[in-house]
Amino acid sequence: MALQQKTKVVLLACGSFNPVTNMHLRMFELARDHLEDTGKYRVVRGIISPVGDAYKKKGLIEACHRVEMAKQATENSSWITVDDWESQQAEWVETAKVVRHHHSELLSAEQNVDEADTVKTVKRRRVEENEDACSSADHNRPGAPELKLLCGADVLESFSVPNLWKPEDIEEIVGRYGLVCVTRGGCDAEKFVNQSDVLFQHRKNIHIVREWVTNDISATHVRRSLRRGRSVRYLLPDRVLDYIQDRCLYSAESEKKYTDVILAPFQRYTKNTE
Ligand SMILES: Nc1ncnc2c1ncn2[C@@H]1O[C@H](COP(=O)(O)OP(=O)(O)OP(=O)(O)O)[C@@H](O)[C@H]1O
Ligand SMILES: NC(=O)c1ccc[n+]([C@@H]2O[C@H](COP(=O)(O)O)[C@@H](O)[C@H]2O)c1
Repeated sequence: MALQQKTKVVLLACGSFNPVTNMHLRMFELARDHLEDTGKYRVVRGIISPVGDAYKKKGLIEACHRVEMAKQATENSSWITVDDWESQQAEWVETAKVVRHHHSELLSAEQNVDEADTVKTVKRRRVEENEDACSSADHNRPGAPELKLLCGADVLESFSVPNLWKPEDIEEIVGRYGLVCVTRGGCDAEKFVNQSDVLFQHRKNIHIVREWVTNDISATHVRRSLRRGRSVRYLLPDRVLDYIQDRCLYSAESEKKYTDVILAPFQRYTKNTE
C-alpha cells in the first residue's frame, strides 16, 4: 500500500563520461538512497546520457566509445541504463532540452502502459462488476514518474559561470523537474543554493546528497594517470579499463583534442548576446 503512494523518480545524469568512473555509478546509488530515505520517493531508473562530440570539451573522445564504456560499466546494474540520444545529435544539446526529451519519452511510455491497461481494465471490470468494492484498489495506477537531473556539486556551481547556462534553463530544470546534487570536494552546494535567488526559491526541488567519504575520483584524473602509464584500476570498472586498454583510447594526443576550441555553450551564448 505505502509503496504505491510514493512518487516514482527517474534520475538523469548528463555529462562527458570521458570515461565513466566508479564515482559516476556511486553518484546514482547515493542519490537513490537519499531520495528513498525521505519516504516520499521510489527511484525506478537511472539514465546516463553522455554528451555529444559537438560539446567540444578539451580531450573529449568520440561519443561511440564513451557510450560503449558507460554500457559496459552498467551491465551489472539492475536499474542504471545508458541512453545515446543526446550523444547522437549533430549539434550540442542544452541540458534543459535533454531533460525535456527524456521527460516526454517517459510520459509516452507511461501513456502506452495506461492505454494497454485501459483495455485490460474494461475487460476485467466486466468480470469484477459484482465483486467486493475493496478489490477496486487494484485499478489504482501510480502517477507518472518524475524526472530529476542528477549532477555533482561542480555542475551546480557552474550555473553561475557567465554565458554557460541560460537563466531560463536553470529555472526550468530546478522549477519544473528538480535537481539531485551530490557534494564534491571544494564545492559548498548548500551555500551556493542559499546565495542564488532562483535556486533558493526552488530549494524544495533541490536535493543535496552528502557523500561522507571524500571521494574525488574525476575523469580528468583517470585520463591523466592513463597518459602517464599509472594504474587506474579500482577507480573505474574493470570492463571499462579493459575497453580503454584494448583500444589505447587515452593518450597525450587524445588530450589535445579541442584544445583552443571554444566550448559549445560559450560559442552559442556569446554569439547570441552580441
Ligand atoms: N567525484 C565526484 N563527486 C560528485 N560528482 C561527480 C564526481 N565525479 C563526477 N561527478 C558528476 O558526474 C557528472 C558527469 O561528470 P563528468 O563526466 O563531467 O565527470 P568529471 O569527472 O567531472 O569529468 P572531467 O574530470 O572530465 O571534467 C557530473 O554531474 C559531475 O559533477
Ligand atoms: N547550458 C547548458 O545546458 C549546459 C552548460 C554547460 C554544461 N552543460 C552540460 O553539463 C554536463 C557537464 O559536463 P562536464 O562537467 O563534463 O563539462 C554536460 O552534459 C553538458 O552538456 C549544459
